Amino acid sequence: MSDKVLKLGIPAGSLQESTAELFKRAGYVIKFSSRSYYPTIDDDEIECLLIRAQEMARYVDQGILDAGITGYDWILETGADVQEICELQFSKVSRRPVRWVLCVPEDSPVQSVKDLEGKRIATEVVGMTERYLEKHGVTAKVEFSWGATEVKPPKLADAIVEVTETGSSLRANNLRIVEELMQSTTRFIANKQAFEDPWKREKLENIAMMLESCLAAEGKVCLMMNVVRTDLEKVLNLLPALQKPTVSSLSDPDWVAINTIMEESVVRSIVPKLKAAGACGVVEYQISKIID
Ligand SMILES: Nc1ncnc2c1ncn2[C@@H]1O[C@H](COP(=O)(O)OP(=O)(O)OP(=O)(O)O)[C@@H](O)[C@H]1O
Ligand SMILES: O=P(O)(O)OC[C@H]1O[C@H](OP(=O)(O)OP(=O)(O)O)[C@H](O)[C@@H]1O
Ligand SMILES: [Mg+2]
Repeated sequence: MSDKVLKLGIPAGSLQESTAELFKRAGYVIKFSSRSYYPTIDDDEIECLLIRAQEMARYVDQGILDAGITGYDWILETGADVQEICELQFSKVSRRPVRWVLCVPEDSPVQSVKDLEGKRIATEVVGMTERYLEKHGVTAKVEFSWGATEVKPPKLADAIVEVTETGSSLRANNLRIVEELMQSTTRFIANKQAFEDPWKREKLENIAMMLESCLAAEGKVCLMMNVVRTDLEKVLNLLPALQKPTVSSLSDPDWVAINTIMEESVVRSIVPKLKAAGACGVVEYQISKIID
C-alpha cells in the first residue's frame, strides 16, 4: 500500500447521500456500512471518515483531516481557518443554496427582527444569530438548539433561526419566514498545510475537477446534426450564444457535422427551427461531465 494517503471527511447527515452520489458520478465509489464511521472508497490513496457537517471545518483546520465536504454556513459558524478548494452547488435534494431564515409561527405579530426585542430565539447557529441581532440593534435571548428546532415555537421559543431548502419542514410546522440571514452552498475544503503539499494538492485539485465537471454537465445535453455547407451559417445562428459548436467535415464535401452542448430545456424550442433551417440527422445525447 502506498504511504501517500489523503484523509477525506464525508459529511454525515443531510449531505451524506448527495455527496456519495456526486462522487459516484465523478468516478469514486464510496460505500457506507451501518455503525461504521469509516466509509470505504475505491481508491487506495484516500481514507474516508464520516464526520458531522458542523464539525468538519474544525477537524480540517486542526489537520485531523486533510480535506472535507461541508456547508459554507458551518465554516463561518465555527470560524475555522481552512482553504476552500471549490464551491459545489448541491444541497440535500436540489441544486439550490440552503437559506438560514428567521421564522415565527404563522399567527405571530412579529413582522421584522426589530420586533424580537427581549424575546427568545432557538437555533443551532448561535453565533450567526447573535451577530445578526447585533447588526440590527436588537437584544434578545439566543438559545442553542440541538435540532428539531421547528417544533419549538411558540411554547419553547418566540422565534427560530433554521436552515431551509424546500420549505416543507417550515410549512409542516406552520412557520412563516420573517427574514433571511444568509444563503449557503456546499464547499470542498482543505487543511492549509495539506494544501501546500504538492502530492495532496494535485490529488485534491483532481478530485475537485471531477466533482465540478459532473455538476457543470447537469441539465445539459449534446446535440449533433448534419447540414449542407450553404445552410451552415443559418443553422449556427440558431444555436445558443456563448457556445462554440464543433464543425467537422463529412465524407461528402458538400456537408458538415455540427456538435454542440446546450441546456436540455431549450432543445424542444430549438430543434424545430434547426430542422426548418436545413439541419438533418439531429441526434441528442446525454453527457455526464464537462471539463473546461
Ligand atoms: N436540506 C437540507 N437540510 C439541512 N441541511 C442541509 C440541507 N441541504 C444542505 N444542507 C447542509 O448540510 C449541512 C447540515 O448538516 P448537519 O451536520 O447539520 O447535519 P444534519 O443533516 O442536520 O444532520 P442531523 O440529521 O444529525 O441534524 C449544512 O451545512 C447545511 O447547509
Ligand atoms: O426546507 P426543508 O427541505 O424541509 O429542509 C430543511 C430541514 O432539514 C433539516 O432537518 P434535519 O433532517 O437535519 O433535522 P434536525 O432538525 O434534527 O436537524 C433542517 O434542520 C430542516 O429541518
Ligand atoms: Mg440537522
